[in-house]
Amino acid sequence: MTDATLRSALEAARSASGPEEHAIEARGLHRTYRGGYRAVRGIDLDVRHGEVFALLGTNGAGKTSTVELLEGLAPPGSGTVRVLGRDPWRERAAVRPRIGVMLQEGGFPSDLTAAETARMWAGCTSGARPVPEALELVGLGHRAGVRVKQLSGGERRRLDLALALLGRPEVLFLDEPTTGLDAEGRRDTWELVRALRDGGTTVLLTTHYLEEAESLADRLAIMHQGLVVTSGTPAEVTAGRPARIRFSLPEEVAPARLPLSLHAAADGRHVEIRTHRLQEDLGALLRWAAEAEVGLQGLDARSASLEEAFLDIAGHAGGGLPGGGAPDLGGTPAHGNGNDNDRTVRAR
Ligand SMILES: Nc1ncnc2c1ncn2[C@@H]1O[C@H](COP(=O)(O)OP(=O)(O)OP(=O)(O)O)[C@@H](O)[C@H]1O
Repeated sequence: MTDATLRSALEAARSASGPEEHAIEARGLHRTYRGGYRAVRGIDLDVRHGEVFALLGTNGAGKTSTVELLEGLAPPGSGTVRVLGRDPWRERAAVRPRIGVMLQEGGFPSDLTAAETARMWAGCTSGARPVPEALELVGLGHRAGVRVKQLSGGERRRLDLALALLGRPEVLFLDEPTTGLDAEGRRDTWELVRALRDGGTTVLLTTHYLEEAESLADRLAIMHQGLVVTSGTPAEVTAGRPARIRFSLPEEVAPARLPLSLHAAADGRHVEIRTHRLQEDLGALLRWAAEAEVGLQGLDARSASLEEAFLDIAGHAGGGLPGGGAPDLGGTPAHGNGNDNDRTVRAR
């Protein structure tokens, strides 16, 4: 058999084997907590090898409950999970050495130093990176000798990440990795995640920072009330959604004076226009403001973003936000309908 024949036979076998096609596959996942709360209500997910996949959602949407099933920390009530082709709950011994897990809360012994904590962890990890290398990767090299209880919240998150990286994982699970980090720490973590991805690591992360998902994720899914409401690349998820124009009117100018073409039905000084015709509507607004000699305070116009998509979904996908209260989202449908005339104006 030639090399080429062997390679194509291997590729055929690999693609026929299904589960190995994706680093993570979930089908029909359900999770119900004691007491009967259904946190995960039938989720399908595919995460490709070597991509960064972000799981987004409102508070209590079920992100952590889902990720714990993918990590093999709990069995699903029903449905199947495959990580690197194996069941992470039933075949834990085979899967665990190949994955890295950064939980939302680390819970380290507070009297150990960062280096001692990492050494303890490395002792349970086969083929672990050297501890100084892991600490250096997350920017904690200079804090190696500091006790955990003296680390800042952000530094503890970095230590969590260092531990997740110790085993050189093929698949890395990061549950809100940048919560509590300052802007610089967040950027550093993004750089690290990109570098890991470029090195072939598959990364699944949860985040509340839409900018983080927009900047990092190759693909993403947005969860709400235990379900995946939408998924795709950031561009696919934002496609067809309206752009947004925001400004405040001076007190003496009523919103009713706005041009009729902008459907100016809002009251209050703060106005938001959502439109599929950003250039035309912005032009009409600016012409009107110039002619009427009205200053538009805090004028801000932007194309559809993940934030728009997220807010639409959170507000329209079957009710309000658990524990949070639904934001006022105006009349835009959850999924953009591509209708150029679909515009709404509302007061903030
Ligand atoms: N051990 C538990 N017992 C009962 N209910 C739970 C338990 N853990 C989580 N829940 C509930 O399940 C729902 C989903 O929680 P989960 O932590 O998965 O959401 P999340 O999307 O990660 O939220 P957040 O963004 O706030 O971290 C919530 O309503 C939560 O209160």
